[in-house]
Amino acid sequence: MDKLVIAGGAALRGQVRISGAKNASLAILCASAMASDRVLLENVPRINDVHVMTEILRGLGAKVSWQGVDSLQIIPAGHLADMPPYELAKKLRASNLLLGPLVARFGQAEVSLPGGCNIGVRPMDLHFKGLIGLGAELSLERGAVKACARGLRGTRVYLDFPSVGATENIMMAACLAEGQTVIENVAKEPEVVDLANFLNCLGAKVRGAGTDVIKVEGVSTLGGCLRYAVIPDRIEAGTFMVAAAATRGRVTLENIIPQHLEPLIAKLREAGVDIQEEEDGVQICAEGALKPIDIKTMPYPGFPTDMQSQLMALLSTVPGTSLIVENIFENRFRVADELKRMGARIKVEGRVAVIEGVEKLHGTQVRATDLRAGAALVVAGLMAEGETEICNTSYIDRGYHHLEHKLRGLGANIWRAGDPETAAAAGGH
Ligand SMILES: CC(=O)N[C@H]1[C@@H](OP(=O)(O)OP(=O)(O)OC[C@H]2O[C@@H](n3ccc(=O)[nH]c3=O)[C@H](O)[C@@H]2O)O[C@H](CO)[C@@H](O)[C@@H]1O
Ligand SMILES: C=C(OP(=O)(O)O)C(=O)O
Repeated sequence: MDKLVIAGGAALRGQVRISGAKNASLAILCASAMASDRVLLENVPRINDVHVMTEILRGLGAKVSWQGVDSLQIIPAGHLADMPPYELAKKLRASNLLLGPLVARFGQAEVSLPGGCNIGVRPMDLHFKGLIGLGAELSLERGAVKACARGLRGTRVYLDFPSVGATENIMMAACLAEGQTVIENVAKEPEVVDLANFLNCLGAKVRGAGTDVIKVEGVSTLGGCLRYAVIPDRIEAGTFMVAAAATRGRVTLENIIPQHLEPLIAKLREAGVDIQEEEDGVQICAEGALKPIDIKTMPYPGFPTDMQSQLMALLSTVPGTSLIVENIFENRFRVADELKRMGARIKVEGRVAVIEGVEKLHGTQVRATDLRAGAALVVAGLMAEGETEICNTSYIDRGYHHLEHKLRGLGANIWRAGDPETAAAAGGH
């Protein structure tokens, strides 16, 4: 059932609850490998990436169990039972975030060079620079990074680019290093701040997360955490906002932090979408005509690369010329070819895409080439005339919990091919 089918044309209406953030949950799960006592995480999304990460943690020797709908208990192992196997590590990018925690806590780590979505080259040189600075010895053997250290020591690291993963890996390792570590030009994404808050809940001393400089005072051990709630997923929320705008609908999102969505909210308002912010929700209304806009992806608080493809789908039916510049991942325009199969007029040249809005997209068979490309095709399918069949949906399942159920709750006609129950519920074949 690796196929989603959408009968397009229904305007989305109603309320939807947003799940916990994929990228915060994955980093926090890696950090829990450094805890020495029980950890209880709340608001964790039951998505495939989280399932893979919990399998990896079990392989390392931890006991991991779901407690209710979205709470996850982790009882960490006192010693390292095994290294993350390639078969699991290759399934998700965030497995590389175990390198720092494992070498800091156990003095050794071996992590396969990660897989995940094919959205760019994605080197790890900045992660390595930081870990070497902390005193780890690294070597590359048969597609895996090996790290060993006899005690890490605080250091000063300057990141040439504010990489989310490098900031997280170095920040985690520094928690158990001797003395102070100063990391400059760090990523300021909300998920980095969430990870720092979780580390502090374990007893770490991290300051400055959310600014350009993070300072970590090393401690000798990290304890457990009685209860920590992961932040809401700003990219899932953004995807629903764009889907609401694309279908010219009216939707209320619950369980979000509007401040994390400011770059997207600003751009959607510029396009003519009416957005009302509340304390932990937003209302989106896009019943009028929309205007073309220009977008440049940037590190937070710039426009997120993880929302770029969904915006491209939306803009493909907005009259006039829109421009997108992708500054983070060079392969994130592959979705343009799929959107063109649906009738979109998009010209890609290097890191720039020029979109001429067409009146309508037409449903056809398309293929998700990565997670957010898959989400973009769902947005396109929702507004297209006729039926859209999206294959390779395992990409979508990496990062969206119950996407089709949530969309059906808003009135969309979407179902899994070959699943009679959901097809009937959606009024499909
Ligand atoms: C699991 C997770 O949290 N994934 C997110 C994380 O990915 P990830 O942490 O992989 O993204 P980074 O912020 O590290 O990458 C940003 C840019 O830095 C470059 N780079 C990165 C590391 C390095 O050592 N050297 C280097 O050159 C990358 O090639 C890329 O061009 O942040 C991205 C940027 O917001 C998001 O799209 C991903 O959803
Ligand atoms: C690129 C993404 O994820 P990952 O870094 O896990 O591949 C994403 O969430 O859009």
